[in-house]
Amino acid sequence: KRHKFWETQPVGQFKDKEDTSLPEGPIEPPTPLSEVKQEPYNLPSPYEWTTCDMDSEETCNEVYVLLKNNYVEDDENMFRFNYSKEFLRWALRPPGFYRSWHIGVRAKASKKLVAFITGVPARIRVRDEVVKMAEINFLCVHKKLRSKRLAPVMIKEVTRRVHLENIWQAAYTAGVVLPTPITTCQYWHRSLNPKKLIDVGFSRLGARMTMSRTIKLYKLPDSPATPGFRKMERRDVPAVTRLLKNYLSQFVVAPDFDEDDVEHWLLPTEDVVDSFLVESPETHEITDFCSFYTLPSSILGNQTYSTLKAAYSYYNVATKTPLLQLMNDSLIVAKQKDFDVFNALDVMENETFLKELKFGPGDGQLHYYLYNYRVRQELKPSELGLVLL
Ligand SMILES: CCCCCCCCCCCCCC(=O)CSCCNC(=O)CCNC(=O)[C@H](O)C(C)(C)COP(=O)(O)OP(=O)(O)OC[C@H]1O[C@@H](n2cnc3c(N)ncnc32)[C@H](O)[C@@H]1OP(=O)(O)O
Ligand SMILES: CCOC(=O)c1cnc2ccc(OC)cc2c1SCCC#N
Repeated sequence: KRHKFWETQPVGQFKDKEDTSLPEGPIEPPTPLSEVKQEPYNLPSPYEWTTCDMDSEETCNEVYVLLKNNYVEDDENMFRFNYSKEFLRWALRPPGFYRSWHIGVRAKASKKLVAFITGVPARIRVRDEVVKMAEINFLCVHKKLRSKRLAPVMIKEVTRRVHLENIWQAAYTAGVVLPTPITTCQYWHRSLNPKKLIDVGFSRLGARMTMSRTIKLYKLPDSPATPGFRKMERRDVPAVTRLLKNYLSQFVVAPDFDEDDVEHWLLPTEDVVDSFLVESPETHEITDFCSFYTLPSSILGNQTYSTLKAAYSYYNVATKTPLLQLMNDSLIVAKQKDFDVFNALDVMENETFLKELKFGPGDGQLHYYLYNYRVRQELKPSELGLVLL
């Protein structure tokens, strides 16, 4: 397959896949800032660049509506991600964020927002190197403007603006195969509301299974089992940071979180991110942590339901409580919060609990990529300690 754009980019190329002599690390050196293109890339004449200020209710709503109607759908067009406005504000305003990296394209005549791409700064460790990167996300072109090679222009423009901040690497995921994944992960799904998942056509009644038998199969206790299991609070940030940094150090690729990052990414935010920890009733030591984020999806073409309430496993650390028990408590609180499904990737140590907790494998794959950074050989999902939104 010809990748006319991606073959021009500093990313691992398919032709170099077997060449293990190529060194790990940056593919191209930084450009002197004076040599970075100062002006935006040219768009087709009916369109213009715009910077989307997510603090503006109006602009945030335009972004929300564009994504709600034009962002990622599954292969069977059963679902389309429906990121909420508060989720988008959370995802796009971490410590040190740049408004200039929240890039939109408007039609000059109507001023309608027709495309979007974002970056947020992150410190990502690759083996022993902590690299300042941009996490690229929410690339979206309106359905009516597809296949016009707009995406490469969006990507080059966000790259240019990231370069202007003296950052030369990026991390991103996609459901499509591009040059060249550093690893490929599998989605897994744990039914919490099996009747709804069967009614929408995602799940099917198992052979020799009745609906009531199926509901019983996925039934969960009314409350968590672990003594000392409670919601995370601001006072827990230092302890959770220590726990998480230590835990993530075992993975080949992982975020290098400090307390400010943990406060932003993991402090509970209603309808956005939920996090819990285990505080030992005896010693008051914080020994375990679990979290999931809220990402609803529109259900396409169903008369009864319009929205799927989905929880996505985020970062989990088990040092005293068995991970299996901790994640079962996560499922229990997700069910209490009326989620329909709990999703997880086979990253980190997730594969140790997925089958036992009745997750089923999805048919979608998620490919992870680094821009301008070669990794010696493809990673196993269990070597990855990074969850992108
Ligand atoms: C140092 C800083 C560096 C920062 C930048 C780092 C890199 C960041 C990279 C971005 C990371 C985003 C991560 C992210 O947001 C999470 S992945 C979600 C991407 N968004 C969607 O799937 C939403 C629905 N689809 C669309 O809106 C359009 O189909 C899009 C806009 C996806 C493509 O629009 P289109 O109208 O369908 O297509 P053309 O404009 O005609 O362009 C065709 C070219 O685009 C390549 N393409 C297609 N999908 C892609 C994808 N998901 N990543 C990268 N490239 C993608 C494709 O291979 C081809 O290039 P090739 O000819 O070489 O094969
Ligand atoms: C019921 C299980 O499937 C999903 O939760 C779901 C929901 N919405 C989507 C929207 C776009 C989409 O495009 C790939 C997939 C989904 C999926 S499956 C992959 C995500 C996970 N887990």
